[in-house]
Amino acid sequence: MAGRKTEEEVHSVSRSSDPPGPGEDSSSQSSDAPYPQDLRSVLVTSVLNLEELDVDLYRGTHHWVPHTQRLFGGQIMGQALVAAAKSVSDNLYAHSLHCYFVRAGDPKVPVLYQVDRTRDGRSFTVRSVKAIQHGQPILICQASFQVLQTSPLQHQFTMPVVPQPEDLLTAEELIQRYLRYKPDLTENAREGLNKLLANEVPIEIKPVRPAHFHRLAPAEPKRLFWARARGYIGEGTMKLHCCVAAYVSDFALLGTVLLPYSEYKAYFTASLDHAMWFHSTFRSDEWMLYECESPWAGSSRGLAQGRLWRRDGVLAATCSQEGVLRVKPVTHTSKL
Ligand SMILES: CC(C)(COP(=O)(O)OP(=O)(O)OC[C@H]1O[C@@H](n2cnc3c(N)ncnc32)[C@H](O)[C@@H]1OP(=O)(O)O)[C@@H](O)C(=O)NCCC(=O)NCCSC(=O)CCC(=O)O
Repeated sequence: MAGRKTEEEVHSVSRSSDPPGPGEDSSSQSSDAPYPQDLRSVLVTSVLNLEELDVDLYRGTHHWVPHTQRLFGGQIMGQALVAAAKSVSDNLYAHSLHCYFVRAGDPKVPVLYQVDRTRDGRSFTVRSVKAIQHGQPILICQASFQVLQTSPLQHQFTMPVVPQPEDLLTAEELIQRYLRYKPDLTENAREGLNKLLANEVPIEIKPVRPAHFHRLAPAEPKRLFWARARGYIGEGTMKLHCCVAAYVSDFALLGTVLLPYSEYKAYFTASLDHAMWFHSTFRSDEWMLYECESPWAGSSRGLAQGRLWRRDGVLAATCSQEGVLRVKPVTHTSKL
């Protein structure tokens, strides 16, 4: 049986010095290897590949559905942005979107996306998209596009200094380690972690401080992780990469609000709204640093803000999201 390790040891063992665990192939490719082109991201082959039903009317299907059995907000936003982008010309680039999640998405039926061509201007073009299920809106979204314009006004914050993705473990690798080095986990916890491993989330994550990411100890409401779409996308178009980034940006952002409260367990969380601004070109199938923080929580709601950084330090996008979070105290049950 593997010896018990401290939290820090479980998370900090470097990849290269670590012997393969049971069922692991020591010759397996590093998870940092670029994806071969035949391993196309399911985000582009399926999730964001909408079916055109009529002019400005599209249908989207689901890939991964969270354990809450409500549709993932990022999927609905990403698909709404795809629908909006289809009605604007190639010389326009998405620069922002503003969404309200007004009803839970039903994973049993597809989502319809109805686009309203709100305005076409010389520089800016606005689209409104309604995502509909059972005849009712589940999301309302405004997306704005701009022609490329240069300006002497140009600044950005500086990217935080963090370990590179090659020196960190993926969320799955961390869970496998946790299962191996924590033989005293309750059956419930073990089952929960195995379910997480079985998830087919089309996003790859590398937490910078895993103990904080997984809420193993109370921490200030800030977290950093590297993220990229799973699978190959390639150069594609900036519109496509923005849609993928909209999908990715909803992942683990709201959970930042809960980081100081390890004595509470959330029994209901859902994003209420999400805004996003795109600042520069990027590849969503390449590692980007997601810097998340929550400046405020109250009234069963929490605000979370995120910055997506390109590896070379360029600020790619900024997000803001408010969510409803209902919690109850954690009760410590017997391990027997
Ligand atoms: C946020 C809500 C739920 C609106 O809440 P409302 O309270 O107005 O709606 P409702 O239908 O009346 O209630 C919904 C559920 O909350 C309960 N409820 C309502 N008020 C309550 C209160 N004060 N205390 C305790 N429970 C309460 C209701 O009984 C009901 O439970 P029962 O259902 O048991 O009857 C809705 O707008 C919504 O679902 N929007 C969609 C949110 C969403 O799907 N976002 C994207 C996915 S979230 C996501 O992707 C985030 C990713 C991540 O987590 O990282």
